[in-house]
Amino acid sequence: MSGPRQPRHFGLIPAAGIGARLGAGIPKQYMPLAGKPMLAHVLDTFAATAVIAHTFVVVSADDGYIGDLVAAAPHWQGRITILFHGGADRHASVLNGLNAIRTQVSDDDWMLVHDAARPGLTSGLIEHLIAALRDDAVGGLLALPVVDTLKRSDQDGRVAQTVERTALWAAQTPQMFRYGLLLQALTQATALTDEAGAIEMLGLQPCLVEGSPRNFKVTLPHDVALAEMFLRS
Ligand SMILES: Nc1ccn([C@@H]2O[C@H](COP(=O)(O)OP(=O)(O)OP(=O)(O)O)[C@@H](O)[C@H]2O)c(=O)n1
Ligand SMILES: C[C@](O)(CO)[C@H](O)COP(=O)(O)O
Repeated sequence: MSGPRQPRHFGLIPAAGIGARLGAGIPKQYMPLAGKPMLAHVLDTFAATAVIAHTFVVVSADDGYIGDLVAAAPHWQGRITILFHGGADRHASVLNGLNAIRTQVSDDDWMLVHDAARPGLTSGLIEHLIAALRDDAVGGLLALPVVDTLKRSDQDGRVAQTVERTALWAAQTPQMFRYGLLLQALTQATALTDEAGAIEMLGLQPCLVEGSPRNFKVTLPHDVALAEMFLRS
């Protein structure tokens, strides 16, 4: 007799942004880094991570780039599904993606939501997050403890205050929550900058799991050289 069904783990990659802050001339998730597009690094990692049952990628409805990436990646066959359901912001793209896969996942399956803009993620970090949250009642996220002294500026660009850094963390992704809880949270929440914020609005406390500096988000022009350094290491 088989035991209770084990929850599966799915990737959900919001990749429908335009990379305005980077100003690369193309959506930043498609800019080449260390020999292949930024998004291809992320999808190669998820496709190669055996514990991930399948990965869904949310791109904009008029995305004209993803086809070339898929054509160049036969190893994604059966591991990656593209969803042309990008929304006006990250929150909408993730929510649209969750709604689009409703018939393919169960409420107690885990969703690992990861930015296409964090190409330095490794299979080891994914496995570390899953192991840390295996029996967690809420879920959680990769994050880094803040080590710099933090200042809040005034309107003149001068220090208004020093922000106490004790117990402060910088959120990364993946952010990992059960499908049913995450769908409920994102449906009810106003647009937030991360999934954990929507879970917190339900009165729950996501678990913080230490990530890695290599898993930083490529956002500004100076991030490109740093990302290439990590990706070539
Ligand atoms: N409407 C949007 C906006 C963002 N994202 C995704 O959310 C992730 C993190 O967002 P961010 O780093 O802000 O990417 P962009 O929105 O593209 O960057 P910018 O704000 O500079 O335009 C990225 O993988 C991006 O593609 C998305 O799927 N849908
Ligand atoms: C989700 C996130 O990467 C956690 O730090 C961040 O909130 C995304 O912010 P963005 O402005 O959408 O890049």
